Amino acid sequence: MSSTEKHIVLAENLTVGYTPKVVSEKIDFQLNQGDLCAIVGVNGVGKSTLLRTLAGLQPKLSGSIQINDSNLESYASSKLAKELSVVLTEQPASKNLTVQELIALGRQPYTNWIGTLNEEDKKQVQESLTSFLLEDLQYSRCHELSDGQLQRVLIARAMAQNTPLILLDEPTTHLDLYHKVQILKLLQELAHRKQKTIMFTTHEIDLAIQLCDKILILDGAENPFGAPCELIEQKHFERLFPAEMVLFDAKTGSFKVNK
Ligand SMILES: Nc1ncnc2c1ncn2[C@@H]1O[C@H](COP(=O)(O)OP(=O)(O)OP(=O)(O)O)[C@@H](O)[C@H]1O
Repeated sequence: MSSTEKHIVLAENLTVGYTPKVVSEKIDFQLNQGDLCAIVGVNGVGKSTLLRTLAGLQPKLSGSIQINDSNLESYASSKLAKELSVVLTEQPASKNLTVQELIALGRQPYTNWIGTLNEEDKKQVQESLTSFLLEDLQYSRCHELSDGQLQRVLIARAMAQNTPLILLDEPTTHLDLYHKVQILKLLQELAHRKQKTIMFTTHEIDLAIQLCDKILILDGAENPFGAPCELIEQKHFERLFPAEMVLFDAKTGSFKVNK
């Protein structure tokens, strides 16, 4: 690790699941400040279970998770809300709020009990609106938005929470290719420009290869982790799907149907 890199998440020999059912085990990875990382793998392999475990929403079965050099379990929930923000697939209950109001909820860990926004809170909300191209929509109600717009609002709320780590479960589902790329490029910008560490689950492996700094492949065995080019060289993507159906083309970093 170079002196400029600060590690934000460290998972060692981690097992996740639902007691007593082990969903995925032998998970090891480390993410540094400013890393954009995708968790990929076939349906049901445990991507969302891992993400929820990293977010402290469900207990790990064994192994260790460190966030900013402290064990995840040692954080009180109020302190954890300043370390990590989470964007889940469930739709928010508060869709009657305006875009600006929903994003302002991201400031809750910092506001007083009635939620009064100070100058810093307002600045963070404004920056999030601008970064996620939402200024024109700020007074629209969330139920009036398209899936792509709503996804940008939910990520902007996580950005307003201003945590070193952002975790997202399938942020690009239900979006067309243009809007998938738009979301992933906005996440990449947030990671690289604002030095946030971002980890998300996805089925968009081709896009993750192009845009992410790191990928964790949950394959139910070795769970390889590394830079996309290293994983390609080590032929890990070839083994992800049965070759009689889907082939990986290492030259283009994309999957093809085996006709
Ligand atoms: N609340 C739960 N209780 C018990 N088992 C669960 C629960 N939620 C999920 N599972 C099981 O855990 C396994 C992993 O599910 P998970 O949703 O983490 O996989 P995934 O890789 O995210 O899948 P997908 O790509 O389909 O979204 C599945 O076998 C699923 O049935």
